[in-house]
Amino acid sequence: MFAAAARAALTNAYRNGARVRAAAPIPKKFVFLFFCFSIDTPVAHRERTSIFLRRRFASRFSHPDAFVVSRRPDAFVFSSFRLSVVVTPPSLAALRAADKHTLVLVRHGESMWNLENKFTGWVDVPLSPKGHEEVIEAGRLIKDAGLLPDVAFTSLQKRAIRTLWHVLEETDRMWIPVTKAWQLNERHYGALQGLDKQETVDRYGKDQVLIWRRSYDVPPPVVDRSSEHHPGNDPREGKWTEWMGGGGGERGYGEDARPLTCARATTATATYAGFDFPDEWTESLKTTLERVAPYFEENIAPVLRSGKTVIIAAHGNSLRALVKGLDGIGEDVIAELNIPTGTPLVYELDDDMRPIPQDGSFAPLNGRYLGDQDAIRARIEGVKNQTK
Ligand SMILES: O=C(O)[C@H](O)COP(=O)(O)O
Repeated sequence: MFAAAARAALTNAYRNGARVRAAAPIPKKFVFLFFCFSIDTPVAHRERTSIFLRRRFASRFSHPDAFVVSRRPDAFVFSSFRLSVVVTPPSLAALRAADKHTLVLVRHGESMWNLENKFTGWVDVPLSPKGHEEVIEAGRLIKDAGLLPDVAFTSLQKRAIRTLWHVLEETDRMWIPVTKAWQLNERHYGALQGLDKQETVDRYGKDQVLIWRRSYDVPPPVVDRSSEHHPGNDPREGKWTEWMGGGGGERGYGEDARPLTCARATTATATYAGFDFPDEWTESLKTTLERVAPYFEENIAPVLRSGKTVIIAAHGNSLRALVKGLDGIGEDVIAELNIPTGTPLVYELDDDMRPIPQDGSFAPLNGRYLGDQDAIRARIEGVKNQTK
């Protein structure tokens, strides 16, 4: 099996134009192993693989350091006591791209509260008529790009769920598995939820509102349990907990997808999605990332690594959190990043879930938006200007 994997890796590499130079003639099967080791193996596993190779082939190389690997910017170098091999693919990026995983992100279309310019957060508002149109178009763009999602994830919020439904309808993929998870919800906007964005600027000042909207770690004011906006006061979630016996399962969160900020509930009352939230609740982008990133890593990354094309229909800030992690965007830079409604954002990821840079992406993102690029820029400006 190992040899087969190595052979596949080498074939792949050759298909992408890799060249191999050896200081001494080497049996082909060792080349297979070199490739398997270097290219198909995520960085975290290389050391383990190296030990395995040393043990397995130590007798042939009769040297403890039979496989010393170093990586130059343009090549992989493998050495043993007898030989040295330099592998120089014309483009390492092309080689990485050979094993890429496709992730399609789409922020929900314009919602009724986007239209009315209100802070929304976890308030479950529907799409506006324009929002429906936007995401039908998003579905067409995804289809025209030849992207066929195999597995879908979305939040517990109808604007994202409806977005996903439209996209799956347009791509004729309504049958694929869909997981709904609160960890993909919009960032909870605390006591700002329901307030008019412009009136909030008039009352608190543009700078303060910008800090609440776009700073990395300053959360908006909290809500407590007396507020209708506290997650524990969302009645349908208590019912879910009763039906599911307090557990997760199909309805939307994996057994291991534990949030960092709240505990799984033991009773069916005053919970949201089966989780008991603290008495005071609000979220910054940082704390949003602290639930989005582990959810992605534990539940979505394995699906991508298995070769499936994944679509995530989510929200402005849960997606900002996700791309901050994927693209390694700094805290200051993320403050400038706005994600437009109803616009597919396509990532190609390597096995380590690092984005493979694509032509036409808008820095600091490595994913590329589908659609009319000028219209997308205008939409991004529109999000930014909600609090002028
Ligand atoms: O929750 C909201 O109000 C929006 O979906 C995102 O709002 P923002 O662009 O003001 O963060």
